[in-house]
Amino acid sequence: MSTGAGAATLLEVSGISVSFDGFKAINNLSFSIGRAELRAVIGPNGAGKTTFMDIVTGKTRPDEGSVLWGPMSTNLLKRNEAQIARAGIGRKFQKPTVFEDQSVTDNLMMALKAHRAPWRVLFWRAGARDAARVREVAEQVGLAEQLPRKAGELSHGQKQWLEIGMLLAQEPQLLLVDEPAAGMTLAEREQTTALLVALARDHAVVVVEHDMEFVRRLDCKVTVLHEGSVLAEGSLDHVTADKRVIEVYLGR
Ligand SMILES: Nc1ncnc2c1ncn2[C@@H]1O[C@H](COP(=O)(O)OP(=O)(O)OP(=O)(O)O)[C@@H](O)[C@H]1O
Repeated sequence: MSTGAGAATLLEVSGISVSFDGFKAINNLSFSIGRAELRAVIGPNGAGKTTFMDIVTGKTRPDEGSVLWGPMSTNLLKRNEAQIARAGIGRKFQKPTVFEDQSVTDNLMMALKAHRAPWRVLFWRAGARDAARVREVAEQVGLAEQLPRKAGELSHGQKQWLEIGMLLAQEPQLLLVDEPAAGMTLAEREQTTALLVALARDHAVVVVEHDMEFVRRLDCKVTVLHEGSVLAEGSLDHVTADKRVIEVYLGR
């Protein structure tokens, strides 16, 4: 059996468990994702979705198991949160945390700057290359027209896209995105689906989502978590036909 992450696999999580005061929030969970793959992670409240992401990003340490990253199978459990972010794992929380008083351009510039190693930030000046990169990211997330506007004037959906843009400025290989469609209008949700699908052409993208309709539109492999473990995995049709999944969602 291979212990490495392998060529096509970007992240390989094996047999992780973590307990809080004796309660097993994550229980022997294994998960892997490829370099260019979109994955939806679903599961009822308390299934362990947030804790799983906390472990991948280094916020929480598992009691057992391994988290391997990239072609060299780097052991992420030996890295701190900042090192893991720099290694290429970006996380977007549900609530947008953009700087409302700053322009879209400045928000993206700050994200570029934050990505630099601390000693380089000391000598940092926004140059032509950074300006080009900001424009490129804004186009990617559909905000090119909004660059001069204050982030506080954007719609809820646009703020979410700006935050995805701020993640992209940090050039992650894996994006962990928590409930991106929450509170969005139908048109914004459709644009968000298109954005995530496009990003997954050259990134690994994990979307934690409660909204099944949104998951259906993502049209990707789904991992169902329950009581800290993977309950089912496969297409949405496959997992929603699984008796145990139906029981977990409807049987209470
Ligand atoms: N720091 C902590 N201390 C104690 N218990 C915790 C802690 N973090 C999480 N838990 C518990 O672990 C379980 C898993 O929580 P988690 O937040 O990961 O679930 P979730 O799937 O993200 O749920 P939701 O969909 O409601 O956000 C829950 O029962 C939660 O109460």
